Amino acid sequence: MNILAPVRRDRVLAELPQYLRKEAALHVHKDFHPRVTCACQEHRTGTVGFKISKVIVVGDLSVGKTCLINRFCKDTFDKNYKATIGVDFEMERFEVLGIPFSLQLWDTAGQERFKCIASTYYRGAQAIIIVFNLNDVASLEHTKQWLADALKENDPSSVLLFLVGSKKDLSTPAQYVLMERDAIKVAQEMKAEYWAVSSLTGKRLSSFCCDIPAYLASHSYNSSCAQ
Ligand SMILES: Nc1nc2c(ncn2[C@@H]2O[C@H](COP(=O)(O)OP(=O)(O)OP(=O)(O)O)[C@@H](O)[C@H]2O)c(=O)[nH]1
Ligand SMILES: [Mg+2]
Repeated sequence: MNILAPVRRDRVLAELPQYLRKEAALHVHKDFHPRVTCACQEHRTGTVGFKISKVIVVGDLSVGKTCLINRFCKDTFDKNYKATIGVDFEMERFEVLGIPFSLQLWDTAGQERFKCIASTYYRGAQAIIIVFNLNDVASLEHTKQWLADALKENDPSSVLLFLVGSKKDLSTPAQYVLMERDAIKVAQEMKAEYWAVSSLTGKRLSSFCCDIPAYLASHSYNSSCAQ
């Protein structure tokens, strides 16, 4: 007996969401590889790797990691800052090309004093989201250290990276243009996909968050179908 509720309509993905910037995108094709589509239509996806992916969210304190997850998973926003102590965890279900696909989202603490608890949860991630505040250049500079720490516990050759600028609602267009130029440079160095979002308005959050399972699924389907 299936006791799970159906997947929410906006979590049903039939194609890859569009990237934000082509210069800092992990994939530039609009659709899944034809071999993948074919395998899914013929229900030959049994050998495809993971259908649950672990995603860790790291970055400086107060950059907005928790708000980002709360906006996406619960459609809520809290303007009061409550530091994450250690880690929090959310599970989000999707359907990618008709195949159930779940994300485990691990929200980690940015405060230095909680970092050693949080880092014990880094291991085994299929994707790392490194968050910085679009209005705080230091938080962008620190993303390299966050990534280095997260990669110590993961396989750098297989983990997918997303560099996410938060609090876009607080930047003027002129400030944003300058920050985006630097952020794209950092994303290219890291080989990460770049996104800019606002958890207050929710703008682009859904596209970004749906991009993660879509890309993880296409990545794992593509490699397994190619064998
Ligand atoms: N204006 C605006 N404020 C935001 C946004 N996202 C987060 N904030 C605010 O920024 C503060 C910190 O947000 P959190 O999500 O708790 O930050 P965090 O990165 O989880 O912090 P730690 O758990 O300490 O690592 C809160 O006061 C939020 O309301 C946003 O998109 N726009
Ligand atoms: Mg937090």
